[in-house]
Amino acid sequence: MNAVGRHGQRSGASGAHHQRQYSDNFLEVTSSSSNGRWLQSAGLQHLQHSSSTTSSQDFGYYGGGGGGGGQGSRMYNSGRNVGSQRSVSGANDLFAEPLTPPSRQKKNGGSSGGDDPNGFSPGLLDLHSFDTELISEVPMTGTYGGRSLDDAETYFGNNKQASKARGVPDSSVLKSFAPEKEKTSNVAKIKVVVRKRPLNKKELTKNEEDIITVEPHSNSLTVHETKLKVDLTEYMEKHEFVFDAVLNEEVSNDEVYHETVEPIVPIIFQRTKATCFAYGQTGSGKTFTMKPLPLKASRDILRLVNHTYRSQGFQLYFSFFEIYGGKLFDLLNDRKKLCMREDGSKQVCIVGLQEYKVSDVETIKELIERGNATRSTGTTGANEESSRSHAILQLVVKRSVDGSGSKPPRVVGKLSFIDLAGSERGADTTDNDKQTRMEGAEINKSLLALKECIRALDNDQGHIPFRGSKLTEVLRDSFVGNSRTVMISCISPNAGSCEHTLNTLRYADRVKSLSKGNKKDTLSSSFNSKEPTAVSMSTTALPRVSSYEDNTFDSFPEQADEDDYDTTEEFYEAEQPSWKNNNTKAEAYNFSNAQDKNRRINSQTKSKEPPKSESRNWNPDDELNALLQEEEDLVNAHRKQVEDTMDIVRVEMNLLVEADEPGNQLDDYVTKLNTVLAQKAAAISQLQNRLANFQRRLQEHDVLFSSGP
Ligand SMILES: Nc1ncnc2c1ncn2[C@@H]1O[C@H](COP(=O)(O)OP(=O)(O)OP(=O)(O)O)[C@@H](O)[C@H]1O
Repeated sequence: MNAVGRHGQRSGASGAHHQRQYSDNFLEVTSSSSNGRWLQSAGLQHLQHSSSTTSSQDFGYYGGGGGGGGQGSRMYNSGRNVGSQRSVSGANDLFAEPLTPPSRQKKNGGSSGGDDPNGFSPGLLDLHSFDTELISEVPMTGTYGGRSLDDAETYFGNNKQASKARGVPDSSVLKSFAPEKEKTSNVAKIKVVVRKRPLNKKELTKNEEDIITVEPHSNSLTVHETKLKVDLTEYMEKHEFVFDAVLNEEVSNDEVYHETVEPIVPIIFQRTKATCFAYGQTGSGKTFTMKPLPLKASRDILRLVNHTYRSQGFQLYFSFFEIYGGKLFDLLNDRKKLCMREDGSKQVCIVGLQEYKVSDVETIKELIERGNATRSTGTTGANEESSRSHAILQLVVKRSVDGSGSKPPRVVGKLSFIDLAGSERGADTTDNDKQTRMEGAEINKSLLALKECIRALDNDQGHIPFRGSKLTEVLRDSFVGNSRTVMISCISPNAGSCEHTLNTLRYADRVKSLSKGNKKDTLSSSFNSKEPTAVSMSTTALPRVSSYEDNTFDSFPEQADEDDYDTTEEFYEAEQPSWKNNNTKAEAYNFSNAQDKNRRINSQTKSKEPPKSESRNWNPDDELNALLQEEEDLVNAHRKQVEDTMDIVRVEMNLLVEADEPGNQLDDYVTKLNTVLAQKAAAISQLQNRLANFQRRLQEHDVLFSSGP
């Protein structure tokens, strides 16, 4: 199977983002009126003093190497195209210099926005009380009219063309000029995109195979995993996945932007908080993918501020911080340690975070470079400059309510970009280095928690388990209300990364397929759950297909595997409210492939079910099948619970051991674990009751069946 690239599409897209400069080049550190309120409530009044502006130091070229395109790829079974391959190491060596502290310190003023009459103070990002106080929806003045529209069309015209060429629907910025409701509803609440990077120099030198084939037109990809039978003959197992978009190694960063963030930009002005994050193993291209996005988004946001919404009081604010080892550091203020505080009403604020008011792209570029240069990086086997932290860059659109600047502007919407630490670090807890193990445990915890938050978000669950990690706590306000999430899963193409790649794809699949909003999209779930299929390496042998055949899924499209999963979850939700409500961590640690297995089991069962139309006539087999199904659901749910518990215990224990926490924290952990165990015991006893019930019904069924006609 050959990958189908997005050939000939890059030029259009890449021309779409003309950089516009704005003359009013200024930058300002904000302080909102809520600062004082928050500082007081947090007992940190003393922090309300000086702040700094950015230095104008030139940090060199920004952009992470531009497009990922232009590289020939060696696809599985497609021969090698080494000649057209170029080095892929260009993007990461841009920010070798350590951060130079801001060259100028301002004690006062400089604020043109009048955000704080008292002058600068350390910015205080109140994520919940202040920031989430969204102003009323923005009236669309002059929509489609005059210069604004012309500008927009000129600006986005190329993208539109590129979209058409690629068969991508016009869902992006132009579409955003449609009426408001349409605008927000057209953008999926969760979008999962996969990006495959090209083989790098090292992999090419080692003659590694490219084991990923991409079919962008069907948004699918296949991982070809080589396995060994017991008799040591090789065979190929194929794992197929479908996502919202699948981008191969030839897709440029412009196209990635077009596919992911661009459609979200306009709805930021419509009281939306959006999050875009990259997930994947170390060296898979997360930073390469994420780095250019904020700048591109900023350009588009500023264009809307300065043109479409000209003179309507909108302002753009910028902040950049990282979460490392469960702690927060300001990347634009000498890695100053930040505190996250929660007030009595459980609202979160980041004390000391500097927020910069920005009005031109150059300044944003400089800030991004500064922040990136300050990030915690290290060397891993797969990446010489590996991100060891989660970096969070936030673009916040605010608006002066009265236009006079006398009142602090209020938040309209927010776009957060998260460059997550490499995902396999989470599994790397056997590493000898204590620091690495600490990182691993923390990363593991936050990735699990993030997934659960997204899932809860898309299911419109009242309860979002944001307390599962620092990352999700910080992003809490992005998970509530009118929110959008884009996940970009980055994968490495080489055979040596197969296991990590499969883990990434399963994580992505889980994020996507667990959502209730996707029930219509069941093809994706069921298709994904078809994996793996095994094919003998021998060309003469017939492919060995797994026991559940493709057409069994097609026969029952309305009965997605996911429905089963959700049902079992609801069952537990109903029977164990305390599990769901009182112990959010319990929700956060579903990090296993159990669901994949479960789905397959369920699928096999479903394939035995008769079509619904035939089931009107009573048939003892129907009842037996239903009972068996119920039994399987229970077992699956039980298995999931066990896996969850094991994950929690493992992660908590890792943290406990590594953190060497003082006794009170230890007690906390033990209490939590005891709670989990108690809930587990309750779950088991409920399960036993259900099983007893099942056995009774089975006996009744036997009696009925044996006495039947
Ligand atoms: N699509 C791509 N096209 C070209 N080069 C790429 C692509 N993706 C990644 N690379 C290159 O691969 C290397 C590793 O990428 P990157 O640093 O983005 O990985 P990462 O996933 O962020 O790793 P870590 O988690 O360790 O930080 C870099 O040299 C980068 O330039």
